[in-house]
Amino acid sequence: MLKAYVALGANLGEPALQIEAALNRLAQLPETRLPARSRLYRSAPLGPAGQPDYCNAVAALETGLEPHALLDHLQAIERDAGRVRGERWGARYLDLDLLLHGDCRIDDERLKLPHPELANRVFVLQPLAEIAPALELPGHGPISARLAALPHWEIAPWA
Ligand SMILES: CC1(C)Nc2nc(N)[nH]c(=O)c2N=C1O
Repeated sequence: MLKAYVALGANLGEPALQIEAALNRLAQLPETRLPARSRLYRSAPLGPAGQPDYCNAVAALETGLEPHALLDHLQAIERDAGRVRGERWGARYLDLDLLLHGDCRIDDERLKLPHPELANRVFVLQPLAEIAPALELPGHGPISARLAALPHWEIAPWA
């Protein structure tokens, strides 16, 4: 089993319910356990203005699934939640991003690992730091130092 981290995001419909339902689906994936998940966070949307605040969380998985197989499952869960590939950076019912899969490095048309924006997004790093405070970000050192170095981005508990 390898450790993988998945970022969850939603800002349409009932975001918190969609995130909780997705966490339940992740915990039931084949060859997979979900030993930890963060609290839900509220943050202003990065990207086009005029869309609702996002609900974000991060889950830790222990999985025997290979990265692309895990990605297939994440995309199926997104589709079931009503994810339609609309405008780039538009509002969405559910976004599941594979952040890390062990020490795996991949760069193909479907999947980039580590996730290329992993070290740049407070709405990913804050929940990730909650469940993996000792994590070293590949190429960026300790997660706490990276969080301190990022420009301020409003983030708060969801409820
Ligand atoms: C549109 C874009 C980049 N902005 C986001 N902004 C926030 N706050 N949270 C997200 O999950 C998120 N996801 C995205 O894909």
